[in-house]
Amino acid sequence: MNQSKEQRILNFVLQNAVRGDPCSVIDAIDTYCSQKEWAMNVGNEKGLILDKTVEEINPSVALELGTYCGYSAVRIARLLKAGARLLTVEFNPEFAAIAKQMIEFAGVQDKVTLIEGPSEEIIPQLKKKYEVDTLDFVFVDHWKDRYTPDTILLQECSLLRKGSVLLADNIIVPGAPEFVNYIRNNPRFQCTNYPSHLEYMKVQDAMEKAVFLG
Ligand SMILES: Nc1ncnc2c1ncn2CCCCCNC(=O)c1cc(-c2ccc(F)cc2)cc(O)c1O
Ligand SMILES: [Mg+2]
Repeated sequence: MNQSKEQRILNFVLQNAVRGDPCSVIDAIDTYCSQKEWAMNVGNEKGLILDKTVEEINPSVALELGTYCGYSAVRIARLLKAGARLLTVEFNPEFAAIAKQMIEFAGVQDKVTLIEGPSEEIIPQLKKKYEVDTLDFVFVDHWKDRYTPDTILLQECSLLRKGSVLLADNIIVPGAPEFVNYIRNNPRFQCTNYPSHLEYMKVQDAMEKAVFLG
């Protein structure tokens, strides 16, 4: 049975990156996806915006919606302090299987909990099943029409506290217009837009940061 693109990305990492070195894993994925096959990793340009946001917050508990191959999970986890943790949620079992191997190869598995399932099912379980009190940081990068309902769900589940930061990918491409309208007109969020480019392309994209005001 011929391999998936995600399997080819993982194989390239296993053959070209250094086990236990998250930066080499990130670089290998970016090399493969810019030279061989495009894939929907956040990429290095938007990845630097992600890095700066994570470093600024220095989260103890972070959530990622939409793991894909694990590129941004490795990116985030490599910056977490001792004892801090990332919970990452992936709907697609094939993607989750690739991401698990990617996270382990990068050596960040002790900081990352990969949860397989739809976000709308997992978010209500975070407090009781995953022992989360509140989230310091959320990277939103899953189905674009889930950005708004899941932001509402996070609030309904009391998972956000004053100062919790959401960072959403793909504000322009594929786009999340309903989310942009919701979050920028919601007095409980302070928003900042970060213009950038679609991963591995010269196409305009952007990220949106939204600080929950409590
Ligand atoms: N836990 C959960 N709950 C619900 N859905 C869940 C989920 N976990 C995963 N998914 C399912 C989402 C899977 C992918 C989401 N990301 C995207 O769809 C995405 C698409 C592009 C793109 C841009 C231009 C193009 F021409 C084509 C594609 C770029 C990106 O950076 C993207 O993040
Ligand atoms: Mg994305």
